[in-house]
Amino acid sequence: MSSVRSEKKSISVTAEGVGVRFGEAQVISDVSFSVKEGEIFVIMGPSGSGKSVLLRTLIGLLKPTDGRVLIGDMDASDPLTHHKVKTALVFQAGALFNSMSVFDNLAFYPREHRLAKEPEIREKVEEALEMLSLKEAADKIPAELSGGMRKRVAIARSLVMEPQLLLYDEPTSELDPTMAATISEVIATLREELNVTSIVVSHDRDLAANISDRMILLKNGTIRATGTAEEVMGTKSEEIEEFFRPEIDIENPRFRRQN
Ligand SMILES: Nc1ncnc2c1ncn2[C@@H]1O[C@H](COP(=O)(O)OP(=O)(O)OP(=O)(O)O)[C@@H](O)[C@H]1O
Repeated sequence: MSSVRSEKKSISVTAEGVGVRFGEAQVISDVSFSVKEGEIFVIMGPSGSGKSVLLRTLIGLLKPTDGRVLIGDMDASDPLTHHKVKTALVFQAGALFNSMSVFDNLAFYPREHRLAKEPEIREKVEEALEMLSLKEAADKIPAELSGGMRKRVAIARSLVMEPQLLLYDEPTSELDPTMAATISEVIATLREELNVTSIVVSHDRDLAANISDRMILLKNGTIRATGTAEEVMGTKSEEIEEFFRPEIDIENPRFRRQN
């Protein structure tokens, strides 16, 4: 096991005509894009638009029914790819063990999989804690921490895997605006320091505007806009304007309308 900061080659991700169907339900249709090495790529879209399904397809947990996903030049759904490329997914809820200290949460995976000897694991965990300013939290259990700190612990735990590709599922959900901004800063800093390719599924407009290199907007499983955040958010289209700046109409509320 090397250092968390060691020079690693980051990797590109390419979706080529990706479609995902569950039975009769076509959830993703003809999605194509490429994420360059070391880029921050944001996937936005309303609830139910297929963001989580797309994320699971990108990381190879789901095999597309049409098209393909390449990580570098390897097929994402080929199990061999995941032996060659280190990918990590930061889950929405963090999925931390509350019975263990923060330190042991970070050390859990490399210990379980005997990836290194204990002193080496401890060194790497300490390095990840330091990168995310979590040293004081090392002996606490996750339940003692704020939501923002728990998200940072979940990210730190992914860093221990030395990922070349880091995927975040709603990293700023359920956080107040300041904590959400902190997490955006963490994602941008890690990209700067580790050059890790980062794909972020998010509803957070500020995150996309401030840290993405490029983004897509999904709706009903298809890409409705693609480009820089400025380009996407400035797209002249009723549905895109409605997504980014929904008007609150108490005379004619949405929940009483058809959609
Ligand atoms: N395993 C599955 N089998 C059948 N349908 C599924 C499955 N997983 C997801 N879906 C459907 O796919 C659609 C997209 O779901 P997905 O969770 O990707 O949306 P999302 O954009 O991530 O939503 P949210 O922002 O609310 O998390 C939904 O209609 C969902 O019901």
